[in-house]
Amino acid sequence: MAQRLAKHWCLSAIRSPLQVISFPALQLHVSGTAMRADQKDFENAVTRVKLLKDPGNEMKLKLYALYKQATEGPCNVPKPGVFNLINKAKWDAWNALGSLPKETARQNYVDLVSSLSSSSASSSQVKPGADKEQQGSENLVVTSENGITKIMLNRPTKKNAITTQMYQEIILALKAASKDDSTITVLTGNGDYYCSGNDLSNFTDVLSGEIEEKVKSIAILLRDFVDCFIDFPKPLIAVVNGPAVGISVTLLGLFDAVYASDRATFHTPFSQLGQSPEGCSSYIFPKMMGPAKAKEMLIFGKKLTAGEACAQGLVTEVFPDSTFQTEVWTRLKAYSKLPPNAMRISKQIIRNMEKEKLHAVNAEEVSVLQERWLSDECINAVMNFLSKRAKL
Ligand SMILES: CCCCCC/C=C/C(=O)SCCNC(=O)CCNC(=O)[C@H](O)C(C)(C)COP(=O)(O)OP(=O)(O)OC[C@H]1O[C@@H](n2cnc3c(N)ncnc32)[C@H](O)[C@@H]1OP(=O)(O)O
Repeated sequence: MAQRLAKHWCLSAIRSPLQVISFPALQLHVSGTAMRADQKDFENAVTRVKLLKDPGNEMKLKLYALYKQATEGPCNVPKPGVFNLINKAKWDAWNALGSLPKETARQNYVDLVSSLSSSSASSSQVKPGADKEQQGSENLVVTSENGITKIMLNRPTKKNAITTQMYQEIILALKAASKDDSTITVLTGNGDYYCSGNDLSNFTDVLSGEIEEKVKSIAILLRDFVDCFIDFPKPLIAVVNGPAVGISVTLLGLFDAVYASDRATFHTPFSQLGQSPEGCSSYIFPKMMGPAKAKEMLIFGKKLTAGEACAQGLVTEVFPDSTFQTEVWTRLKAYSKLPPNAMRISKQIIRNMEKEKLHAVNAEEVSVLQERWLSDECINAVMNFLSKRAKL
């Protein structure tokens, strides 16, 4: 568990004195409605910064100083002693901002995080208009060829469980795909699983302290993630190469076509995990399959075969596993040659009728989940999985 925690630079193990620079909590107390938009941008930036790769000590100090200036104003604490290297470096950085107004510091912080996010994205994401394979990050491979952008979950040894870093990368990949030259976008998995859902070790931070802040940052990430699927403007197709669990199932209701291998299963064990549905499934599933079948999945965690999921309207078509890849990609290549604007507009007409509702459902589901994640039921289920690697 310690190793997993160390992956995030904001919590990284101490290797040199400056590496213990950590970032202040998400405890922001700006009042007044006029400041709301800025405040939200700032809060989002504070969340996003925790998901970035280590930007180096110099940049961490800049971020630290801007954060302190934005939340507390000019440096107002005594200078640490000369041997207190870390705190002195932090104090120097904050003090150097002089009387910079809080609002300017807040804006500079947001701009700096944006520039760091886009530079880390540009090193791992497909470039708009690319017409050949591009390397994504280790766990998410993004390629664009012949009018199809393929986003592949690539963590087969962990059944493609989605880490917080991967949520962030998928958001960036979808944003890039919405602007690139491709006609359609595909999400799929590498290995025997499509995806085992949320990586349950995403919650180790929650178990390790600073609970409320961690839960809040996970909630913002989840909401942004699902919003991206709601707003995605081009045809989005899921190529479900194997079993799907949790969020990878609920999101399917937001895709335009779902092709599944007959090896695939569809499982949403939310109650078993002390959690509740997300991905707009609490709204889409009952509409799609009727309340009785939706509740069997979302409340009781009934696992569906690919055939059953197809009968319920969650899957568009099922293919024998032996011919799955060939048949599906032949079909997708044909679809990618259809007039792109016509496809976008048709999708828009269908989605626009529900878009506002879907965003509201997403917000509500995330707010309920935020409470669930703090419940004993959820904490015990996650601890149980992480300690015993219990199977559901
Ligand atoms: C921004 C955050 C938003 C949160 C949104 C809310 C999302 C909710 C969900 O998605 S809920 C669903 C969560 N997923 C699960 O509960 C699945 C848990 N995994 C399992 O039950 C099983 O691993 C399995 C049925 C998927 C596969 O079983 P099996 O074929 O026997 O393989 P292993 O169990 O040996 O798995 C291999 C390896 O992968 C690790 N792993 C699999 N799934 C996850 C996961 N979801 N999170 C973390 N790790 C996972 C597993 O522990 C093994 O690791 P190891 O080899 O032991 O190191």
